[in-house]
Amino acid sequence: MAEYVGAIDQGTTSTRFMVFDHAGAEVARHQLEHEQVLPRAGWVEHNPVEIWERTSAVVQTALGKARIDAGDLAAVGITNQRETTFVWDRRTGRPLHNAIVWQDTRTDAIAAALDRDGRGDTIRHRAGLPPATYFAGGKLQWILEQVDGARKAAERGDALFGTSDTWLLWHLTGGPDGGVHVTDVTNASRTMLMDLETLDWDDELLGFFGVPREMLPQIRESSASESGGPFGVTRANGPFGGEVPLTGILGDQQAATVGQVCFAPGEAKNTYGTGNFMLLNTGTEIVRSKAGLLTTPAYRFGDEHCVYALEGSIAVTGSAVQWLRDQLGIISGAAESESLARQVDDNGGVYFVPAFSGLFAPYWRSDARGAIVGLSRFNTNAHLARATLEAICYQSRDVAEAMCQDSGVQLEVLKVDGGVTLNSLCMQIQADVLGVPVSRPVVPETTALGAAYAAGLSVGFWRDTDELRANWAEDTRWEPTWDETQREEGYARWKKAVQRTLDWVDV
Ligand SMILES: Nc1ncnc2c1ncn2[C@@H]1O[C@H](COP(=O)(O)OP(=O)(O)O)[C@@H](O)[C@H]1O
Ligand SMILES: O=P(O)(O)OC[C@H](O)CO
Repeated sequence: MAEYVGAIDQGTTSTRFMVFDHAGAEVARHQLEHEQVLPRAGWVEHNPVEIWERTSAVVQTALGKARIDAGDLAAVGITNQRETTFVWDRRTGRPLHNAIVWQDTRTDAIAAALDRDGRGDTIRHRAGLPPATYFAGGKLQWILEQVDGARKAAERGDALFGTSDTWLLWHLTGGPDGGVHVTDVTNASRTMLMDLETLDWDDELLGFFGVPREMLPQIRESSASESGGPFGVTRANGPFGGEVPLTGILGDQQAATVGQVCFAPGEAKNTYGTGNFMLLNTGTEIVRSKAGLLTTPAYRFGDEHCVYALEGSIAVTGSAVQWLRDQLGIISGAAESESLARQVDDNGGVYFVPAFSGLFAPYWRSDARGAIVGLSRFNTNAHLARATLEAICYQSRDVAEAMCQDSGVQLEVLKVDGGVTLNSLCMQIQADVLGVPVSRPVVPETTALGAAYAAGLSVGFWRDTDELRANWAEDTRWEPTWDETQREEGYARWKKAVQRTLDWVDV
């Protein structure tokens, strides 16, 4: 009997493979970064071949570290950066273009046009997304229009589209030699091409972007159903060196929601990485946001009804800390943001709104740009470091307020994960700014764990979600310390600072 489940986590900056046991504890991992290709201001690309090669390498190395082989794995799941758009030739496996990353803003004009001629409201209602450069549909349209021969190849069914889950699963199951072309509902929902109710590609939405259906993957559940069988089986001559059923696929933020066992309506998690992504489980009900959030599938396990979530996506949080390090050079490592910010008791009147690529949720303003306001001669690097951590927390409060408006849910506790949660001061500020406790689990790798859970549930490695719940345990909790006046005065100032960033760029 196989004792482990594996998970590939293909993220924005790196790819890792992790092995978990039945208790959800980590057995082994290996991780490799890949190049961020930045050909022009606002453009962000990844090399698909590099991502496939790095994935193969991390799988082989992690299996070696754990001294296990394919036969020890009951199943494998894939979780991935969402929206990042891959197009390749099914006959050769050759990419038609570099992958266009979720942060890339080259499709500004495509996104703006959608709202000028009324298509935007149809997308909002049917796909649950506000038209924005963030999502895959516009990126795919750009490739079809700009890459020689792409549209003809797509119409012939020779050019395939996918997010990185689909690209990797296709390779793992044989590539040009019979590779399986599938994705799951959570990834498909990030394209502006999927109908949230039917959970299928929608012809009218495909027409908006001129996308031929022939190039699209089959949309499957997130945890393979018994009737449908595994999404595919790893080929024996691939990185696993044997046949393992691939039975879980989840976009990374949905995977973290599963890894944090947010299975009941009203439960939420916030992941703090390059950006922040807060998801609130709304059960089987589709809640259409009036407050600037996304409506998205959270997961669909087997033949069960799809469970939905409201999502607040924030583009710049941990990457603002990287900016302090790489562009300003005021810290030498991300962790130093905490010691520097601790040199002062408060922000000294400084507010930093890191709207580097406009503002995502709940504002969706591509005309915004970053601003540091409230400066006086008194201020130092330490105030700026503190303001950066506060910005992470205030952006999350904006999203939490929108969630309350849309769902009526008042958070009782916020479950957190991701790189920034290593910053204890930032988590304390988060509890203060929200006025609710913040809780971090023992296993911080909730994204990979969620994908492992989806894969393991499918093959009976875990019986049900109750068994998964029992694996979750709190590591650290931060309790609010600010009084109501301090909290609301700080937040009012933040809202004022946000206003200063708007209407800066002529889109
Ligand atoms: N101690 C820290 N304080 C503040 N930010 C941190 C700290 N450690 C890491 N980070 C930030 O966390 C981010 C990386 O987190 P991670 O969860 O690995 O993100 P991703 O999955 O988006 O690559 C980076 O943007 C980094 O700046
Ligand atoms: O790879 P991450 O963790 O930066 O997550 C990226 C998100 O999926 C973008 O929507």
